[in-house]
Amino acid sequence: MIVAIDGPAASGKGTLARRLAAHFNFAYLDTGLLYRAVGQAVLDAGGDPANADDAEAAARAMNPEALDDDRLRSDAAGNAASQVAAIEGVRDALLDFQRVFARLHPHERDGAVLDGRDIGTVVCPDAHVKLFVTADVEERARRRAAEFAARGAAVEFDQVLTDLKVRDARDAARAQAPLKPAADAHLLDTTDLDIEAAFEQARDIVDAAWSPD
Ligand SMILES: Nc1ncnc2c1ncn2[C@@H]1O[C@H](COP(=O)(O)OP(=O)(O)OP(=O)(O)O)[C@@H](O)[C@H]1O
Ligand SMILES: Nc1ccn([C@@H]2O[C@H](COP(=O)(O)O)[C@@H](O)[C@H]2O)c(=O)n1
Repeated sequence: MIVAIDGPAASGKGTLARRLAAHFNFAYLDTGLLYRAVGQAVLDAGGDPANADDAEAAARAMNPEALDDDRLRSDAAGNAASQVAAIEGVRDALLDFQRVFARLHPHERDGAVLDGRDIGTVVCPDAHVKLFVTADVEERARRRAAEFAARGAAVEFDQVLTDLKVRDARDAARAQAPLKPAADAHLLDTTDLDIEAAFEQARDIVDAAWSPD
């Protein structure tokens, strides 16, 4: 069983994916972390995330251990991720890892949940369930700003809002694997749903498609 969750930045994809994975005993991959790790590696090397040579070299050298770096949660890493993610060679370098994870998830798990921007359209077009999670951009910015504040990162609401808008626009406009719902995705708008209510709606959608044997 593969569940694909896509949507714009800070829409609650990861929160839902983690809850679904725990509930259904699925493995979970946050594919945004892969792009963040590449973006962070380029920044660490003093390179330019928009430069294809710098970004592709970092993507080819990407090591899953890099995904544990706390700095990947920062605004700077998110912005660098969205720049490297627009480069075709970077996406190509990361594709197999995601597909192998989806297909060969750990054997003690009953399936896999992946969240990102192109899971239902490109990475796992045959996923059993596809969700496209959205929320009003101001609400997303409020949630993300609160998250930064709780971690002690001083980022102004206006800066978070601007960064989300820039990132969404870049992700939707790029030529390869743009952010968009798959034709067969269930749309889930969480603007007026708390975390529990959003989870219950997603759980019911997966439940309807789920048979554990
Ligand atoms: N339905 C909800 N109501 C209120 N807060 C929420 C809801 N869903 C998620 N959140 C909060 O919003 C923030 C962003 O959620 P999350 O990290 O799951 O989004 P995301 O789409 O995975 O983000 P990213 O694009 O960075 O991967 C988190 O602080 C999370 O706790
Ligand atoms: N499947 C994906 C996942 C992510 N991206 C890009 O990475 C950026 C950071 O992702 P988050 O989910 O951690 O916000 C995002 O803005 C995308 O540019 C992607 O292209 N494809």
